[in-house]
Amino acid sequence: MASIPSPHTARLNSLLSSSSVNHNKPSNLSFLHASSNPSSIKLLHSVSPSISSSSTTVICNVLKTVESADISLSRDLHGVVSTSKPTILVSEKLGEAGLDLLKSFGNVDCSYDLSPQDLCAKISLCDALIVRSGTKVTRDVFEAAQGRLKVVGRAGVGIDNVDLQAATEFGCLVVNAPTANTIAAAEHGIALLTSMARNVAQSDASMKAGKWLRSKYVGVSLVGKTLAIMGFGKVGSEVARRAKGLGMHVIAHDPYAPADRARAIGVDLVSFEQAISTADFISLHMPLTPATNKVFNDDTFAKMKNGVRLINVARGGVIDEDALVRALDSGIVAQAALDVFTVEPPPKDSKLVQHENVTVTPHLGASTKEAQEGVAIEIAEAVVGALNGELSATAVNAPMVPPEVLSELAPYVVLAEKVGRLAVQLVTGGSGIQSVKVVYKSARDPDSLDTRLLRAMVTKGIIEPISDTIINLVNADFSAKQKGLRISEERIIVDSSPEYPVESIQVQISNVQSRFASALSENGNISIEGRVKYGVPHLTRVGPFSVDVSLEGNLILCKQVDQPGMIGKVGNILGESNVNVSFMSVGRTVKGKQAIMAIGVDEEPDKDTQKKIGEVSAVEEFVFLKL
Ligand SMILES: NC(=O)C1=CN([C@@H]2O[C@H](COP(=O)(O)OP(=O)(O)OC[C@H]3O[C@@H](n4cnc5c(N)ncnc54)[C@H](O)[C@@H]3O)[C@@H](O)[C@H]2O)C=CC1
Ligand SMILES: O=C(O)C(=O)COP(=O)(O)O
Repeated sequence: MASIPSPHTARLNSLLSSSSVNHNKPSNLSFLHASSNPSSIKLLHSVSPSISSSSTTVICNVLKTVESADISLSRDLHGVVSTSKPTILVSEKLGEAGLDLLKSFGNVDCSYDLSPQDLCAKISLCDALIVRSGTKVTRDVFEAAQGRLKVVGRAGVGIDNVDLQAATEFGCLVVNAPTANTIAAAEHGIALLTSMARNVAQSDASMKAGKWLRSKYVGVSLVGKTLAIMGFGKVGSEVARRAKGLGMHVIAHDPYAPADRARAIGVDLVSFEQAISTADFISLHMPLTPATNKVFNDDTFAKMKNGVRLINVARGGVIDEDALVRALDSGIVAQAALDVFTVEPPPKDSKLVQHENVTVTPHLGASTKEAQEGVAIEIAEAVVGALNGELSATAVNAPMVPPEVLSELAPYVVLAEKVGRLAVQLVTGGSGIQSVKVVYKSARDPDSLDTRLLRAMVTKGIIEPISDTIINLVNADFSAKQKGLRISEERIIVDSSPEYPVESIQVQISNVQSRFASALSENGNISIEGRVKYGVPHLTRVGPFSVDVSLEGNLILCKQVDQPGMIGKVGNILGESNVNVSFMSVGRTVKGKQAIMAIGVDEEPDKDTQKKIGEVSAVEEFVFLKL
């Protein structure tokens, strides 16, 4: 087997084999730059040896013309080839470096402070939307997008302002920028902790009001005090490190945090009850989810030490704000320092904001120059990557696949989709499929092969021909469930080279009738198997018959009595109808008995031609399949 192609060559390959063109979909300039030079021509040959040099030159000339006309081609997340620049709506302020990157790729519309109605009105003209915490991306927005919106980029961490379920149902990828503002948020947490302990905000305000109140603003010391970090993730860990430097005793509660990370920082992981009942200071760093919504409420405040101090740079919604006002009034909570609120901005007369023991900032955790530049670049790269059809390492509602794994799996991803697409076309009527099994043969240890991506692509291949929705990695599982389709997986460990992730992918569809009976294996399931050879997906088995044809163009499968001259007979009929044959392969179980002939054709033969093939005396059945 030849070496596995790079993501560029794989994309090129899939672009060349794609037949769909959409004029309103995103572009891929970098792809064009990579593909219209001599080394790419070589690359093209190495991936698709069947492409002649003249075709390659033509392709590259077309690409150059397209490039000079500032039109571009790409295959997006939906697998659609595009010819125009994508439109990216940026609905909140984003760092310049990120905007520059976006502008070099697409048309960027910076429209800040849109009302929900205006956002819905604009969104159907946009391929991507970039938001911060101030834009609510609701189901209405996805509905209004009418299928055009492919990616929502959250320029920050928290994605509680995006309706993820709706995004998934509409096949829209959501990506975030999870790392660039970690330090900023942690530093803001520490700023709130220290300024609260020393009444910095209150005493500043009183001095500006002409007062000099030294005894009123006596603070509390931090050294030796216990700080409970609730949510020991990226921000929580950085707050812990800094608090250790201030001489605090740090404990943390996080049901999912690894103990070794805590140990390395010198932090004790404890239960929720233990954390809140022993801490002098409690700092919140968990995401807002249904499980954390109002987790700090009357009951939990009652369990805290009298005079506890609370810091929140996570999300306002994790606190029941009315209960916090009560806890502040009763003295259970001595002070609170809050950067985030259930409703932002909070009402002007909010009792919480106005409380004299509360210090507030207007959601400034991520607002440093450094963090905003970092976040902007992080999200711009993720959105551009997604519009280019790449899988994102920061996907929130799709499998996250590290780039090196993706590059290795690229040709198998194409294979998975094609095998699924072929198998479903063999089902009589197409619908009514309930149970599909995907069998991977691999020499790899099961733990070192992540098949989520392959399963999603098989699902895409199966569902798309029998549905009117575009299926992608985001909505594949959801759409399968909606159609009552159960997709199971089986791994067979084979004794071959573990250098390649997968030896073969087989799709079995059970309890259905086939319009090509020869595709049924002994157990009565439709069974189609493929392999990657020289970087190109090949069909290698149909039911019990071995074949060997590359999965490009369209395919005719013929079952015939194994006898000489069959290739010539069928080939002649196709030739007379001007149907170009790209390859042929015959597979049989026993010599002289039935055989299967697989014929690759560029065009779909018309009805008359198909009838003539059916009338060849030795042909028992045949089927035309679109790849
Ligand atoms: N104020 C601001 O401007 C900023 C706010 N944030 C907020 O901070 C949160 C944390 O950010 P990161 O640390 O980057 O995220 P992260 O994902 O690295 O950490 C979150 C941690 O919370 C833990 N967690 C989940 N459920 C929990 C529960 N019920 N109890 C305790 N822990 C739980 C998770 O296991 C994870 O370790 C974000 O979700 C976001 O809402 C983040 C950045 C800036
Ligand atoms: O990253 C986060 O979760 C934040 O809360 C930062 O929000 P922002 O982007 O500043 O609106």
